[in-house]
Amino acid sequence: MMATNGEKACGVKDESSVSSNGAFGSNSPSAAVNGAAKEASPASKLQNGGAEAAKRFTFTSEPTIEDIRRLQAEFTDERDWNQFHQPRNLLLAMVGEVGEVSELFQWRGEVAEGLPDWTESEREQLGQELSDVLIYLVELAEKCHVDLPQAVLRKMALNRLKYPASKVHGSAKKYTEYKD
Ligand SMILES: Nc1ccn([C@H]2C[C@H](O)[C@@H](COP(=O)(O)OP(=O)(O)OP(=O)(O)O)O2)c(=O)n1
Repeated sequence: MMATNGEKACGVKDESSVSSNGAFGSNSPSAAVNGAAKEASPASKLQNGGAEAAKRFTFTSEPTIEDIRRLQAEFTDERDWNQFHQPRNLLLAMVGEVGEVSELFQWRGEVAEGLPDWTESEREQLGQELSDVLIYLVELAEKCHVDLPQAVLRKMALNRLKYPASKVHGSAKKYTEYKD
């Protein structure tokens, strides 16, 4: 199944939410807000980016990041490749794969959300290259002993503090550009 084909793999469904303290849960009140199953209040529209969130593309829930870490660890162990998978090598491999993602976009000009003008083969290729990036990212985090799921929650909480929605809504300015 195509990784980028949201219609088959991933229907529209409620999005899980992460609160500002980093808590995560799909059954919290804000999950329903983000999933936009009901009409959103003005405040929640501010949170979820507006009405477009109602038909936002979503992922399937598995594999988790830990699943990906474990599967890649098995792949690496089975090949006796840990001897090559030191942090620096994994970083370079990941950056190489980011370059391969970039190649798919280069010279196309602006690309619309959902890649409407891309062929199925190009979408499949993109799914593969993005997966390569993710696989190396997850293994890099593992080999650096960074608990990536928790680190990403903490970072998103920091982002929320740095960019309060009420202050930056509709603006792409860097936080350093705000005066107060
Ligand atoms: N030493 C290696 C080599 C490969 N892989 C895994 C992780 C990546 O998901 C994928 C990368 O494989 P390639 O280096 O063959 O790169 P591509 O799949 O991108 O092939 P190509 O460079 O031909 O596009 O395989 C790995 O874990 N460790």
